[in-house]
Amino acid sequence: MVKVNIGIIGVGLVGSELISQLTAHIANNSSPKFSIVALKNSSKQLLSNSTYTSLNLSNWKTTLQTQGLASNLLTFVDYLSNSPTPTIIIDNTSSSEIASQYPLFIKKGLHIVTPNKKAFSEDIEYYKEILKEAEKNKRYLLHESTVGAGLPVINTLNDLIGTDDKIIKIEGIFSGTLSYIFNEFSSLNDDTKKKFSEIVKEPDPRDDLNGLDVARKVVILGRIAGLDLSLNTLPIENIIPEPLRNLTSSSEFLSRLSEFDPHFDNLNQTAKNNNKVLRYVGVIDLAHGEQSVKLVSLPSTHPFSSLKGSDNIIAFTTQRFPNPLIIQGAGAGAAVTAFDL
Ligand SMILES: NC(=O)C1=CN([C@@H]2O[C@H](COP(=O)(O)OP(=O)(O)OC[C@H]3O[C@@H](n4cnc5c(N)ncnc54)[C@H](OP(=O)(O)O)[C@@H]3O)[C@@H](O)[C@H]2O)C=CC1
Ligand SMILES: N[C@@H](CC=O)C(=O)O
Ligand code: NA
Repeated sequence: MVKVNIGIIGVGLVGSELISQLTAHIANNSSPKFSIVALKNSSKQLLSNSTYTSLNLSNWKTTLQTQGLASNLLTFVDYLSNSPTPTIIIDNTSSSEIASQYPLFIKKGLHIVTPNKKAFSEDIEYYKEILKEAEKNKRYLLHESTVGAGLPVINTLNDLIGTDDKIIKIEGIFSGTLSYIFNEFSSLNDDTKKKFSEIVKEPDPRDDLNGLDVARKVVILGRIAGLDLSLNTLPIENIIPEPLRNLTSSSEFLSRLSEFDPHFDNLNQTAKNNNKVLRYVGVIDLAHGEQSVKLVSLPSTHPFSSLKGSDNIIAFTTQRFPNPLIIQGAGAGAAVTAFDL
């Protein structure tokens, strides 16, 4: 069996978890399928030797810090590209700079796997170019965990399209963070009465609250479904109160959010009065050519209303599935993202 070599860029929450999962797989298998031969973050990198033996990862954080060389993407990529066996580069960053180098990675013979949404949701011409390069060079460019973390969202959509089903609508709760916030804040049978600002305790939830994270996921799915969607033209509801939008400090943002609790209480109460709950939803309506990313009120009987924790839910309405095919489960968090890389 040919062993696959892996180079990991980005060793934060998801990257660290990926290293744990892969090292456990390697330790538990007499003939493991993978070797991790290179690691890097934004300042340091570790490369294995010229025979591509697996790095010793027992104490990799300290090793990277103390023995790592200065980070250099070209050296990193060249090292991987000289590997005699198939090699995957896993981009666990949210960096546009790294995402802009995918054509280089592919030309150097590397396969790409990534949860980084940038390459798939920004410039459409660039997106088309990387798909073309991957196809031309017969390299994998896999990004299932860009939408719904490890939930099989992109694979399902590709499967439906690849078998000639007609996609009518894709709608969902695509942000684990916003799912958690509104599941806690807006429910018809809650007695907790927590304030919006008390629930929003993420280190920096602003890319979720401003709608951009959900918008990226909507663009990614829309493009796979054949639409030329762009973040610039998609209507995106930013639910960050206007006076807090330009704050640079995350802690100031979190501490001032309570000033706007009455605003969110009003929205919640209006929904409740109509037997509804608040949910932040992304919609790609292919039948009507409409897309939206916004806060909506949904009746208590709607499948999105009974979501728990930080689960995502994605409903595909298609010719074959007029009653939507629904995928639901944890859609954020390192463990449920890393396993699908
Ligand atoms: N966390 C989650 O639940 C989910 C995350 N994702 C996606 O996974 C990706 C990783 O997320 P997460 O692990 O939470 O992020 P973190 O911020 O925890 O980690 C990011 C890592 O990327 C490194 N990095 C950033 N820029 C560069 C660069 N230019 N060159 C090399 N390394 C770089 C950072 O290094 P340094 O520390 O040195 O800056 C760090 O190691 C993101 O794209 C995110 O959107 C997707 C689904 C769910
Ligand atoms: N911020 C995202 C995680 C990455 O996609 C979420 O909360 O779902
Ligand atoms: Na997914």
